[in-house]
Amino acid sequence: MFWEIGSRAILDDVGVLAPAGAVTGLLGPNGSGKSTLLRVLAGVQQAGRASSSGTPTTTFDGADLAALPRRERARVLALVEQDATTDLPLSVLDAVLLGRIPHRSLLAGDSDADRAAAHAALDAAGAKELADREVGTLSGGERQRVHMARALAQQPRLLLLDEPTNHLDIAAQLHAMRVLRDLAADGVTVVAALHDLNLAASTCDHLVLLDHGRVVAAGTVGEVLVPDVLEPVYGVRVDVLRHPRTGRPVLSFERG
Ligand SMILES: Nc1ncnc2c1ncn2[C@@H]1O[C@H](COP(=O)(O)OP(=O)(O)OP(=O)(O)O)[C@@H](O)[C@H]1O
Repeated sequence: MFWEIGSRAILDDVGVLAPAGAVTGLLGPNGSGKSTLLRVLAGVQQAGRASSSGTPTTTFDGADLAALPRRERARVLALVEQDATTDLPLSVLDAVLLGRIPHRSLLAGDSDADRAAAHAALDAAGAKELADREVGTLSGGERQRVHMARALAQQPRLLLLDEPTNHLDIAAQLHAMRVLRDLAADGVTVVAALHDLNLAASTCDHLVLLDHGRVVAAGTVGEVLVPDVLEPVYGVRVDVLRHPRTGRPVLSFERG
């Protein structure tokens, strides 16, 4: 995938393979292109265009996502954006019910099944008690849970998330990552941009590391989260320990 804003290449020949039924972590320093990639994949990137070097190809289950009508695409994929805000005076339940729109006929209102799906999504996202609140009055972490609930209510087969643990306390972070793992176990393809490399180490099956709009590494946690790969990209010193129970890497960082 190639994407440019003005004359600058933001994504330069980025190819990402996200295995079905797995959690893929999208890593990279600030400005490396993670949000742009997710937004181009979701078909919502406004700034910039596919550069003349090539058109973005976003194939999912054999279908070209970019070619799908918007409504049909929304039945396949959901995007949880970073710090998404709304000025609309919406209740949390109504905000989550927006996720049901792609699944019902255009003129129909919310059905009992839609309401049940929205409540189940709120429950799964740890936001059950927020259902009657107004979205604009929520804290950052509460709002993040509601965005997750809206995406869950959409029941996508491809779930894209930009920093889904932003604003969340540690228990809520672990809960959110557990939700992603459960979705993957149900066959959903999950791609999450993450800054916390230890969260990626403990949760992801597959990692893609971006730097300056290019993929510099892709593979398993054991292949990507190693000093030789991370140190030149982040400019810090990395030590890799082993988690005593899971055997997964635990990373420690020092200024380079
Ligand atoms: N509308 C825009 N106009 C100009 N440059 C932009 C625009 N949107 C993004 N960029 C630039 O594109 C590059 C990639 O941005 P992007 O938001 O995709 O990075 P990111 O990896 O998600 O960063 P972060 O970790 O800081 O959220 C950055 O250098 C950014 O400044």
